[in-house]
Amino acid sequence: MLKQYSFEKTAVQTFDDSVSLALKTDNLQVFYGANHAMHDANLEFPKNQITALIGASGSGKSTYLRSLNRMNDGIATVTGKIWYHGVDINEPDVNIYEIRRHIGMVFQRPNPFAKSIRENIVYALKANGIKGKDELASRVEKSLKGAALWDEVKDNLEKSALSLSGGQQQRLCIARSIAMEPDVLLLDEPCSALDSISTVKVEETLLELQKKYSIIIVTHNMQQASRVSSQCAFFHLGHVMEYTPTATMFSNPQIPVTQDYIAGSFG
Ligand SMILES: Nc1ncnc2c1ncn2[C@@H]1O[C@H](COP(=O)(O)OP(=O)(O)OP(=O)(O)O)[C@@H](O)[C@H]1O
Repeated sequence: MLKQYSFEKTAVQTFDDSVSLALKTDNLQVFYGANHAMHDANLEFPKNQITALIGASGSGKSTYLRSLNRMNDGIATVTGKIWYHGVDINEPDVNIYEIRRHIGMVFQRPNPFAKSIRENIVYALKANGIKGKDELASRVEKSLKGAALWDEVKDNLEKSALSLSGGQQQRLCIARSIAMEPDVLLLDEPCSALDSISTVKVEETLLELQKKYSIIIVTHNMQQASRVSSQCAFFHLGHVMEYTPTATMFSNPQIPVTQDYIAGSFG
């Protein structure tokens, strides 16, 4: 029988004014029709750090993540506020394409275009009016270096992206995202389709990227959360139950539901 936990007693950290925030949500709620999938999520994400969202399947992690750059528009009703540089980007008149240039996303399965490695990167740049040959070449090199893929592909940028390994494809997708020079990178279980060696590569890449970007990652893998993140939010049945420094989450979880999850008693 499923154990019942109280949604009243949560442990949610807030940061003091000295911490610069990349994003913050106030009372974020998500409804898929009658399904109230996310309840009152109040979270703050510090700049240039990695924050992990963890929890059992169906707990609302992806729903929450996708709301942050308005990927749920047309799919779900999202209420509450999403603060980005002092602007509530959940307002209807916000330009969502502009938002997605600043808040990029990498999905669970690597999804490069069936084009060359170079074209994968320059496609969105050209669509956004960046046309100079030198500028494009420099952005290709910079983003592939940022995603730790440059050395593996620099001699054959015209090769099809689909001929790369899964791990290389995922790093190409990260490169494609950072080519637009976003501030925030959202990653939805980016390693779930990868083997352990590719996973290590992607994790090393993220640890390097946090110097420049603020990163929010959904992961099922608790070891991954503990390896890469500075703070960790635990989701349960559409509620944020606990949000603490990652070391605290794994060594001294504050409330019973998190203690049971970390101990592997459910999920
Ligand atoms: N596109 C959708 N349409 C309708 N309901 C959805 C949709 N996406 C998610 N849901 C529902 O929202 C709830 C939360 O799902 P979500 O995918 O956010 O959880 P999750 O924690 O990310 O799970 P997982 O780890 O399995 O990806 C579930 O009840 C799910 O069925």
